[in-house]
Amino acid sequence: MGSELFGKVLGIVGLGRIGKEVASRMQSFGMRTIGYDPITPPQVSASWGVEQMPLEELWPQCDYITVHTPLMPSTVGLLNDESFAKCKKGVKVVNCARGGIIDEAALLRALESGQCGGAGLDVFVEEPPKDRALVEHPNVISCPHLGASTKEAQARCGEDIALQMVDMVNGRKLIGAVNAQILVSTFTEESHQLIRLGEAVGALLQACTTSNKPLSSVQITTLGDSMKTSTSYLSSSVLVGLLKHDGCSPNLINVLSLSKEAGNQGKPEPLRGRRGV
Ligand SMILES: NC(=O)C1=CN([C@@H]2O[C@H](COP(=O)(O)OP(=O)(O)OC[C@H]3O[C@@H](n4cnc5c(N)ncnc54)[C@H](O)[C@@H]3O)[C@@H](O)[C@H]2O)C=CC1
Ligand SMILES: O=C(O)C(=O)COP(=O)(O)O
Repeated sequence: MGSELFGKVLGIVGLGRIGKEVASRMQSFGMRTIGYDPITPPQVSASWGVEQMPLEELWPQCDYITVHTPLMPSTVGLLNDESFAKCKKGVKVVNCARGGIIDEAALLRALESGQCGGAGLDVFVEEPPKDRALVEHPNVISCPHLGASTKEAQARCGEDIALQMVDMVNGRKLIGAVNAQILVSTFTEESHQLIRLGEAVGALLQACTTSNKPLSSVQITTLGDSMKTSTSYLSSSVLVGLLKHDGCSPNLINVLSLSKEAGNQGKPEPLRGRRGV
């Protein structure tokens, strides 16, 4: 015998882009939608029909819980033994966000005890999951991380990437790029020359270093207002020259993280006035 969504309470943890869309879709099944988000203001979510409340108040009210947050220290194990214990017996949970937001061991225990009546999982801590206990549980429906895998979504991704390329070539701000803002300012002939200069300075520094250990700190100082915009790519290009060796081919995008791994603190610092070197 099945049960209806109509009249049931859905708790949405994470009221960003997806949480909002989930709310509007599930409202059309006649669900009451409540939620929690530390950033989305309650009056904003109320305008799309989601009443916000602290998690302590939310857990005991829900027939269904769905999580739509990023995975970060504050969201690891959001649903754990303690929170499952506060839920209605038989609560059903969905994780289509990131493996680990619902603690997998706690979920298995809750499924075994009947505290959790069923789970829908698109994501796992380890993907594909080697531990099959959840996937093979009779009260779990799972899929292999394919929430974004539709023809339409992939076409939109392609379109976004093409638009980003055009923005980059036109020197416009890159929307959505987490590691490549630096590239926007590297499309002029002058910046190309400075990048080559930076790499040469880095290679020279490397050649002058007698120790095998990487330098622990490099300070790049530029002089004059016109150089202010160059500091980000200049410090990266010096690091490229510094870290380039057999087996390591850093570039302007990955070099900062590579240099942090090598223990270096690249420090861009524009200096104005006549004392700069
Ligand atoms: N399974 C899949 O294929 C897909 C999974 N995702 C995942 O879905 C999740 C949500 O994506 P979007 O809605 O696009 O992200 P979003 O950034 O628009 O929304 C995330 C929301 O979570 C909230 N949040 C942060 N910490 C929180 C906490 N401790 N408690 C409650 N809320 C918290 C943020 O304030 C934000 O409003 C992400 O983890 C994303 O990676 C996204 C697309 C496809
Ligand atoms: O966009 C997301 O956050 C996803 O989880 C989708 O992942 P994918 O791009 O399909 O590897």
